[in-house]
Amino acid sequence: MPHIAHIAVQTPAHSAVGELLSYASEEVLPPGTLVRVPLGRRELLGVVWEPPAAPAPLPEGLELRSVACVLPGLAPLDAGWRRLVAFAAHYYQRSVGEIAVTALPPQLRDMTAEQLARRLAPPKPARKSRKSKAETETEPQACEPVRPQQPAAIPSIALSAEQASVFAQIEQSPGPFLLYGSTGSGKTEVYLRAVQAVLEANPQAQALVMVPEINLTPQLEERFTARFAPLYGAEAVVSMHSGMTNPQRLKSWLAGHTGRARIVLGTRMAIFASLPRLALIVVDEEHDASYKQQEGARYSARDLAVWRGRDAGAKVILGSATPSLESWHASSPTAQGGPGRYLRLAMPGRIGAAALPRVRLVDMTQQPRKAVFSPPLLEAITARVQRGEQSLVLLNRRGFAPVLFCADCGWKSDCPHCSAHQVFHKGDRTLRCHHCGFTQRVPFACPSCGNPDILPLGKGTEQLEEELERVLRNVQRPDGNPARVARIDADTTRAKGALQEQLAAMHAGDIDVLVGTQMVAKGHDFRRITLVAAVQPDSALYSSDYRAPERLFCLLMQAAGRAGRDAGYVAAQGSRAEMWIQTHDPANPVYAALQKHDYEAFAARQLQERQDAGMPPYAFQAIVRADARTQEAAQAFLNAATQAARDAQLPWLDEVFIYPPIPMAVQRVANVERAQMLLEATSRGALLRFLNHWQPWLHWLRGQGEHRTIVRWLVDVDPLSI
Ligand SMILES: Nc1ncnc2c1ncn2[C@@H]1O[C@H](COP(=O)(O)OP(=O)(O)OP(=O)(O)O)[C@@H](O)[C@H]1O
Ligand SMILES: [Zn+2]
Repeated sequence: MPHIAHIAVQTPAHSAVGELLSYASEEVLPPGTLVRVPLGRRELLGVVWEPPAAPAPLPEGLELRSVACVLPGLAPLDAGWRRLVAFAAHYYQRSVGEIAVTALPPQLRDMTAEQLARRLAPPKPARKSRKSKAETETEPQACEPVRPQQPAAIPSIALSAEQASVFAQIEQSPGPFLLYGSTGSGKTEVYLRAVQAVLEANPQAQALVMVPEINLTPQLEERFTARFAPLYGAEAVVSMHSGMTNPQRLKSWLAGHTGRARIVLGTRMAIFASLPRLALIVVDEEHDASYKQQEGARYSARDLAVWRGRDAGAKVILGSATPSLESWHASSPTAQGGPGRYLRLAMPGRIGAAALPRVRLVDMTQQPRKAVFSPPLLEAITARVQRGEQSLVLLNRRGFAPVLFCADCGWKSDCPHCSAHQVFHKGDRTLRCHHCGFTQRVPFACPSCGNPDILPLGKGTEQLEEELERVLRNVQRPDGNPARVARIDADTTRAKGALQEQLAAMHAGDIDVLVGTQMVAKGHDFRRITLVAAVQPDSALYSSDYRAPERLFCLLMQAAGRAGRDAGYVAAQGSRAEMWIQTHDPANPVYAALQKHDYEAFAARQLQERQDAGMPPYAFQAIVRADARTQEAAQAFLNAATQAARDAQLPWLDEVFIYPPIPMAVQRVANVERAQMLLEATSRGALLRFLNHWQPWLHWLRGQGEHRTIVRWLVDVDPLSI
């Protein structure tokens, strides 16, 4: 008599087969076991799950298919990991199988049992063969006993008074903590100490340290490896991010799962790492939007970190110089004067008493028209090049110009597939749509009227780089060499290793002026930058998104934080750190707060506005989006979904306000029309319960009549942009 196993597998998205599937198995399979199971004609990776509370009775005469095999050599995923996956599925309105399987390394999905067994086998005594590098890399020494390492002295530095006080509080309290520390206050050193403390306290403990972007992982990896490899071995520190090859990802994942890795460093995906001995989670730059996944399961790795920490009994440290308003609110005393949910720890000073840069606003209405760089800013940059100091010029728009334009007939370089312009990239003479990727050669003349004189409109990073090269071409560095301008954005960093090379050049002082997007504005510990300039930040002030001011303020404050980090250097140069902002709206309160480096006043005012308007974090939101061939069809689906909820009198509907559907800001992408509908509630629980009741109706509706033509629909809980 075979046993029944309930397996979480990734079924085709939205196929309504959302939950667990039942299979026959010869043996009892403990939950967490990794298996391969047949589904249709395919064989898929699955995870054995707890039996559902009320298993559906098997239809008469139906025979269960059997589990194809158990993946050998792997301990089952533990209950904590399964709880995390189940919570994320429930909260973000996805299936357990989807979250579980996508959280596992891709290679595990495609490997047969034999292949995995081979990977896990102890390495054969080295006989140099023609094995590919990738193959060798994937051979984790699973069966090798862990050799105790000789403890070596930890190269560590004396903590500043602020660091020491914060560290003591982290030791004493359970948390979660919001480490609110200025740019350059030495938050990383606090993370290192906190990690060290948990690893020393328990020889098996593991720590998870997350950063928002891949480009920040190498720097962090270097610091953690330097600190901990001498103590626990080079294997003890592993990385996890999407820039790694599949074999590398499998290797890191196995190291975490088996407990060999004591420290996992990664981007948002690392929140789902299997870490049976998790004792500490650090979320650096916790305000960063990259922690929110923007496709598939739209989870927030930061929010899941807080949940996972509580569930696993692990400490959680969220760190930022500009915390998200959610975290700031959560760490504020309650209206009754009680402590907030998070314990706020402040480090207002910079290491070495370095000064925060002086913020200078340039009123662009008083500057020559069409000037990209105002004359005083150019002068300031020039003087720095001549003194051998570095400058950072920030513009959050890549390409040469956001649009090409014909002054004769009004033609614009619109993307034929999207409601967006195609961006002019001068380097390879292309027009590229940043939404769908559609790329064309730049036309020699206006495609509409034949006018040979088509003009770029607006500025992108490519143009800034060109402009700076032009105006600085006769400016010399102290060593007599000409000024060197470089650019870092998604276009210059496509090639593998390119970004690391460019960052290394910056750190080595080979670059005088760096033009970049938000990629370089945060996290980096540049030592010789004394000037940061935001040349065109205003557009964010007029966005319809209520989070736009918060995002702009954070970005500028983080960018300012790249300047003047080394007090000794600034003093020796006889220089001063400056942040320049070119604006047409110098009276805007966002800039006034920035001039005072007053995050707290800014946050207080924003929170007051949010409270008055009933916005998050004082209310809870979700978005339901529908994509279809026409805007009418997309909106019809959303209207029908609301109607279905009303007709069925779904529980909790009374506590949720459903706004009418509207087209998305970028309405059409790749010939698909997009519409969305906002849901709001004053209780997180009510919103969630309503969504859980509603979801089956959305699945059902999609199979009905005209709605079959919908391209897709999705739910975004706690959306970051609306
Ligand atoms: N106790 C200390 N003594 C001397 N130097 C320190 C100390 N702590 C940190 N530093 C140095 O100070 C610099 C800034 O530290 P770190 O990069 O951790 O700042 P941060 O708080 O993460 O800033 P940001 O938010 O801008 O990323 C680093 O070069 C670091 O090595
Ligand atoms: Zn397009």
